[in-house]
Amino acid sequence: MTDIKELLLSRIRDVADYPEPGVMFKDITPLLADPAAFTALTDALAEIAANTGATKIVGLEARGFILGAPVAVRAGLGFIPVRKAGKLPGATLRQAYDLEYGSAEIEVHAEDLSSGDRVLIVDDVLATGGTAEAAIQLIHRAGAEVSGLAVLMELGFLGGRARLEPALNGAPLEALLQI
Ligand SMILES: O=P(O)(O)OC[C@H]1O[C@H](OP(=O)(O)OP(=O)(O)O)[C@H](O)[C@@H]1O
Ligand SMILES: Nc1ncnc2[nH]cnc12
Repeated sequence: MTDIKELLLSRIRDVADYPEPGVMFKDITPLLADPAAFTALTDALAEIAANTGATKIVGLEARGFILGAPVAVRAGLGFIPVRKAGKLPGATLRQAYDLEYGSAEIEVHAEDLSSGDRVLIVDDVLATGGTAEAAIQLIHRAGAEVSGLAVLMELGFLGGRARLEPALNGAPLEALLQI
């Protein structure tokens, strides 16, 4: 494992049975509190944005905001928030989905994305892939293209990568860490 991957992995805390029994929660707050690790993560994700030819960064509420916003600044791209339903004031597109521990709906401002945009989706964790799949659907419904999906870590045993294959349609799924 590279030095950067070891650094990132060492700053992720496992919390058993959160938010419900049977879930091993991957807590990134120690990583966020370490400027060297947070900077290394931001740089690695911004490099993926450049490599995939992204023109915009979409971050998924809430942890995808924390990671995606500095990536957008570093990459010199606009940041578009995909929020849990009911939080955006303008006209939105809305998509329902299931995740590892429950179900929810997400929204994006319809005017924030259009044809010609190539969007890199940024999040902390890929688990079942439900959240990312819904985000991809929103981006497509807005007429934009997905340049890729970049996550800090992929929980491989939950099968998110296979689930996302059809929706990504050849766009790369980059996970800095495989768990
Ligand atoms: O692949 P999935 O099974 O969909 O799970 C992954 C999603 O779950 C977490 O978000 P959560 O909805 O817990 O929101 P939060 O960032 O506000 O805590 C995580 O940040 C991902 O967005
Ligand atoms: N096990 C997990 N840890 C942190 N975030 C998650 N999102 C979905 N599953 C998760």
